[in-house]
Amino acid sequence: MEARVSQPELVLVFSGKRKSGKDYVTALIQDRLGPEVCCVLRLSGPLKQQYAQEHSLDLDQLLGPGLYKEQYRADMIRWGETRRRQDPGFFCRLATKGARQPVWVVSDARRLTDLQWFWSEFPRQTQSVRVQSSEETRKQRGWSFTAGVDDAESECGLDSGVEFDWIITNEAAAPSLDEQLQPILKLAEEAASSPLSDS
Ligand SMILES: Nc1ncnc2c1ncn2[C@@H]1O[C@H](COP(=O)(O)OP(=O)(O)O)[C@@H](O)[C@H]1O
Ligand SMILES: C[C@@](O)(CCOP(=O)(O)OP(=O)(O)O)CC(=O)O
Repeated sequence: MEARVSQPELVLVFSGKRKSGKDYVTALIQDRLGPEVCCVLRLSGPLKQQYAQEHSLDLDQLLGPGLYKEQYRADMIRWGETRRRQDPGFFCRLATKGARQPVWVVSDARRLTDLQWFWSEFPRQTQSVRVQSSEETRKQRGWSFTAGVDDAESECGLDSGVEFDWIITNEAAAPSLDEQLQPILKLAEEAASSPLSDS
């Protein structure tokens, strides 16, 4: 396998239910740290790219937040699971391939095997973060229960069995995201300014 030229200083691996706000929260982190320090990586990126290619679909629409991706979600999940069964690190490797920033924010871990890949590749750097929101809030953001999606491993694979390093509650009634993210941002700033590789 190709050797990695640069190692991240911190890898924040996010998970959470659909419409819990993973994209929103990870974008906020990147905004606070800046694109030179922090990149947002999506495991679903290379998955959608290959799925779109094999099925002659519109990749931009699959990457977007609209209904198009929802029409294909159940089939994409099945397709991705077949790939992951053959090689659990397949999408993790592709998603992280070109990343050069010191802080990596992975926005969409869904299965224990995703987290295990990061723990095993970057044991000192990896921290797990769960974003949670109530069903009511998620509904207000456009979520509705879909059988075959919301009851499948893609959505439930990390519901139990993991003690997350950080839990962010993304609700109007919770403390502000800036407040909740403060310790994580501090960690990221420290990691970026005093690389582990120097110690
Ligand atoms: N704290 C928030 N304030 C305002 N809008 C939010 C907040 N969190 C999420 N949203 C909005 O809710 C929708 C779903 O959030 P998103 O980050 O796409 O969820 P996920 O990536 O977990 O599916 C998006 O339109 C997003 O902009
Ligand atoms: C097939 C998927 O990768 C689709 C993921 O698409 P998004 O990451 O865009 O999903 P949400 O943010 O939850 O709306 C799911 C999987 O099981 O890998």
